[in-house]
This record gives sequence, structure tokens and C-alpha cells, in this order.
Amino acid sequence: MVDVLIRHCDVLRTEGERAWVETDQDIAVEGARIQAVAAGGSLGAAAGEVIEARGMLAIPGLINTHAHVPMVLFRGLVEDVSVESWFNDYVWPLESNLTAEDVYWGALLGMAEMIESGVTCVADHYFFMDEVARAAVESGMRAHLAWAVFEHQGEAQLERTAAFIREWQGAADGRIVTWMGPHSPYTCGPDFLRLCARRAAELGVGVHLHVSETQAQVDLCLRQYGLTPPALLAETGILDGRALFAHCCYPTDADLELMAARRVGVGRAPKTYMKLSSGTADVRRLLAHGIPVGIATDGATSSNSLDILEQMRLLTLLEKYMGGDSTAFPVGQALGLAFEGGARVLGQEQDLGALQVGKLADIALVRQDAVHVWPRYDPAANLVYSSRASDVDTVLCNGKVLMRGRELRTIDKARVMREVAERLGRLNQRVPGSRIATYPV
Ligand SMILES: CSC[C@H]1O[C@@H](n2cnc3c(O)ncnc32)[C@H](O)[C@@H]1O
Ligand SMILES: [Zn+2]
Repeated sequence: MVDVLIRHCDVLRTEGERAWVETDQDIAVEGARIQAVAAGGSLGAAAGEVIEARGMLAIPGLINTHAHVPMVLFRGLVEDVSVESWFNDYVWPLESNLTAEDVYWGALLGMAEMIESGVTCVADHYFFMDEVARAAVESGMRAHLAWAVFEHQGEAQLERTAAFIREWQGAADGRIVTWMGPHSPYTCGPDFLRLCARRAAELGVGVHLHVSETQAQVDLCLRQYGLTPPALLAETGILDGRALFAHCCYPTDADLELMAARRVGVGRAPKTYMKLSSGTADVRRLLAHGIPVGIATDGATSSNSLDILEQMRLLTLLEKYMGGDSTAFPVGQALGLAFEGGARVLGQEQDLGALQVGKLADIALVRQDAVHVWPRYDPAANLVYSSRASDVDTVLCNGKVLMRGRELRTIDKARVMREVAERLGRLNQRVPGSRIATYPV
């Protein structure tokens, strides 16, 4: 008898730019993995848990390739300001006040939001990452975690990160994967980046950082070091192992060749770029070079949500609109980024990104009976252009059911919301003269 049997669902398949649906399928889950996918009814009806899913669309769990999950704590607090002011006057002063406990409750709140929107895996980059790891263990989500470091925090902070990596790598049955997390080339100089690269190599982990988010950042790097950010990162050894670039909105052609040769992955968060008016489109340039690209939310202080469906839709529309080409970025390509692209960015393409026998059982079941997705000519098109996070009915990660019938099983949502609400008065304080870093102007 298998652990979980999902019966009579429709299964979404993607390959290259193609997306299609196989109707009336059963999915059997044994332990953490998919054991079988077969015609509806053919796998019997005996299992530890049977989920009748007729009319629901089974999709691979969505992958968020770059986030600062606990920043949900500041959602809606900093709006309609310039990028420089966003960091220097608000976000970095606000963050100087954060405690480990704040981060824990913020992480749980963000994870509840992600599970409710079908996200099963997140690459997070923040502080007090022990607390984010604890929240991931409890919530049941898969998490690639990087403890953010700034150069001015010094080598002691690097040691803290190394201890975090040693403690958490592979924890929770492999659900936790750790990364080194220097913030960016504009807050970490070449010598510090070299130290990070050496430490990452010694520990056998990748490096996740912000790169070329704005043209101003690229110009600053060129002025300071005579190199673009990706070229500087290559020179410091950061690209010798696995690297994940958040954003990379302004790559040169030479950057793209370098990134393709070094198998660098990119996480794109278009809502943040549009909102802060900081980035641009043209994911197709990256894809044309074979660079793995995944979808991301960044922090909810800039993007206001951790909803990957929303980011996927915005990314697709932006590609068409900015390129002046309505035929660009078809439905299958958008879905490819959300599933296989995200898995490749995180180096988990063997295990994630498709509903196939042997892959990890990270699965979301999406209802297809709401008025906003009716009629149902093309479930794949609906998913890209019409589905809402609230259509996600059931979520499994690593073979465990985290939400069923929209009831979260691992997170006490009411308690988390109460705990966060009780912290708001203190979190909203900006201590004069105190900020965790300075954004260059
Ligand atoms: C490096 S993790 C934490 C650090 O990064 C800040 N942050 C949030 N969003 C962005 C972004 O888009 N670019 C650069 N840095 C960002 C966050 O506030 C934390 O201080
Ligand atoms: Zn970010």
C-alpha cells in the first residue's frame, strides 16, 4: 500500500516550449517520491491517504528561486519611494531592529503564504537563518538557504555562515540545502568575495547573491573595478562552483557567455522591477544562451507577495509587451521557467520540476472549476493567465501533505498571524542612525 494516492487528476506536462495535459490520471506517492503515474482508477484505491482529485490539475510544486521570506513582516510599509530611499531610509533601518524571533514568525507567515499558493520550494536569502531553517523544518517546505553577509560585518559573520552550513546542510531528509550568501558586489568588495568563494568551495556549497539589478550597479562596478559584476564574480572565484544570481537584469553579451559557460542560474522577480522601476525584461536573451532561469518573488516588502503564479504572469506579459511581440514567450515557455527552470537554477533538475516516476513528490493540485478559469479550453493557458493562488487546493512536499482542501496541516496560521501582529509596533520603529548597510547613490 502506498503512502498517498491522488486519484483521477489531470496532469500538466511541459517540454521545451510545449505544455499539455494528460487527463484522468492517478499519482502514487511512496515515501518522498512519485512511485507511479497511470490511468485514472488503475492504481486501486488503497493508500495511507487517498485524495480524490477529479477535475483538479496536478502541477509540480512551484519553485521560488530568490526570496527574503521574513520580509513579509514589512509588507505594505514602504511604498512609492525611490530604490535608494527604499533601502537607505526604510528597509535597512527597519531591519537593524529585527530579532531572531521576529525572523522565525516572519518565515512561518511567508511559508504559509507560499504553501497556500502552491509553492513547495524556496531559495531564501536573509538573516538569522537558523530560524528560517527551523520554520522550513516545521512547515514541511523545501528550502535552499543562504545566510546573507555584508563585507562590513567582517569575517566573523562568514564563520557564522559556515557554522550554519555545517549544521543544516541536507537536514530534514534533504529538504534543506545551504548556500553561501554574500549580499552583492556593491556591498562586498573583491577580497571579501574571494573569501566567500573559498569558504563555499571548502564547504561544497553554491553562492547565491544579488547581481546587476540596476544599470547603476553595473556602472558602479565598472568604475570601481573595471569589470561588470559577473566578470568581477568570475575573477574572485565565485563562479568556480554553483552560483545563483538574483535579478541579473543588465547583462552584457560577454556576461551572458560567461554565465552560460559557468552554468550560472538566474532568479527573476519582475514585479519588484516594475514596482521599483529598477529592472527590465528580456529573459529571452538569457534563455537564448542556455542559461537556467527561474521565477522569483524577492521580498514581499518590494513585491508585496510570495505568489509565484503572479510573478510568472507578470514575467510573461512583460516579455511580450517590452519585446513588442505578442507571439513571444508562449504559455509552455512560461511554465517551463516555473517548473524545470527553477529546478535547474537550484541544481535539482534530477529531482524536481516534473511529475514523473522517481522524482520527489512536490505536487500542487489546482482547482479548475472557478468562474475566472471557465470555460476550460486550455488548462495550461489558464494557469499562466487566469488561475489565482486561491485555486490551489492541496499541496504535497517530499511526499507529505502540507495542505488539503485549503487547510494547512503544518502551520497554525491564526497563531502565526497573531504573533506577527503583536510585533508590528516595535518592527515599525526606525532607530535614528541605525541601518544594516548602505545602498550606494
Ligand atoms: C541579501 S539578503 C538580505 C538583504 O537583502 C535586502 N534586499 C531585499 N531585496 C533586495 C533586492 O532586490 N536587492 C538587494 N537587496 C535586497 C534585504 O532587505 C536584506 O537586507
Ligand atoms: Zn533580493
